[in-house]
Amino acid sequence: MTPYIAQLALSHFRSHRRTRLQFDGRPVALYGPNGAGKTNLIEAVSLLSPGRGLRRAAAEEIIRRPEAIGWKITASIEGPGLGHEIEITAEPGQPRSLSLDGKSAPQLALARLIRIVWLVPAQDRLWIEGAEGRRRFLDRMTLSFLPDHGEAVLTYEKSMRERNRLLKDDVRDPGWYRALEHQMAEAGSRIMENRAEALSRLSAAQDDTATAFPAADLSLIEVEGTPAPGRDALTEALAANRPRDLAAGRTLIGPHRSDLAATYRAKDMAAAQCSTGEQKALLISLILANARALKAETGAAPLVLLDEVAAHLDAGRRAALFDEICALGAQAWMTGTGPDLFADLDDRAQHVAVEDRDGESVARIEEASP
Ligand SMILES: Nc1ncnc2c1ncn2[C@@H]1O[C@H](COP(=O)(O)OP(=O)(O)OP(=O)(O)O)[C@@H](O)[C@H]1O
Repeated sequence: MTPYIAQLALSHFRSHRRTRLQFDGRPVALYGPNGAGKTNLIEAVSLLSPGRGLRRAAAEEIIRRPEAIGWKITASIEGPGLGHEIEITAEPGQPRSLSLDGKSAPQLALARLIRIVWLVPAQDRLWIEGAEGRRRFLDRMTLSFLPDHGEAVLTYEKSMRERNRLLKDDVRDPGWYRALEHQMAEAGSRIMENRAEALSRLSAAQDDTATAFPAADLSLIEVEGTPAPGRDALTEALAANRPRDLAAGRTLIGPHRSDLAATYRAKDMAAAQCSTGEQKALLISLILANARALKAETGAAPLVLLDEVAAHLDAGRRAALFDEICALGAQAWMTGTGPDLFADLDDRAQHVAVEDRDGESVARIEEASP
């Protein structure tokens, strides 16, 4: 069975002053009116993986206003032969701190412990907006396959920030650049290889027979001047590109500029040209392929967070999504405004009613499907 969140407690986390819930590994259907605190709850779950979570919020934003001075998430993770306690706390002006089984641990430790992928309404325009969102989407999926990807991305970004500072200051002495470019090339090559590996796993897990969520052909696009992955080739390319970079005041080539292209396979049509519904179906298709590939590889599906996804699907696609999630055995966390959206799931899921009571979110697990 897939590792799942058996207990989740939030303290002074946005609208949740004190929420404590217990789960048994089935999918979790969260329903309640707008503003009740459903997304806040799954945002807390998303913070159980490295990074800034599904809203990319700063730790301070999350602190419950107006009275709290910090927030805390505690979660117990259970699975076959597995039991972990995670505690994440944040206070203003302090980096978020993580404790794993009672001991302080780096954020990246979470990537090895629990795999999480998500889809949120902010991604609805993913195929038509800038490359940054698509890179982030791909990096999250890559991280789920290859937990070390997070470290490569952090190392690359740190070195690039330093290199950009030199470029901005118009430093021309090559001696200042060599070590940084070497680090960037090493981490950058790993990033490119990891992404390519993730794409090949995703492609292999696409389901050509699925009609509800169509298969997509995926490819990575690099900006001109970025060589194929390889530490030496990237080191050389960065050095050769220095004059252009100096003129621009930033690094113009490398995997921080990669883009993800997707084509709706059956129609041979670029994702950006598909209808709004088809674009969403492609995203869901990729998330499901991600979960299927992980399950095939590790025996365990990731946690799947789907914010306001069910409401935007017709009844047939909704049923197909639920069937797929249940077949995967994934603890999927889904939000929607009414219980009827999740009625099909019946006792295949745990149903949680979330409401606002005097400015405070209250969440309650329903014994039976409402
Ligand atoms: N730091 C904070 N302190 C207190 N309340 C907050 C904080 N941040 C957000 N909120 C409140 O949380 C509520 C939004 O919660 P959330 O986004 O989880 O709603 P939701 O149930 O997902 O609603 P919808 O169906 O509209 O998406 C809002 O009322 C907002 O004011």
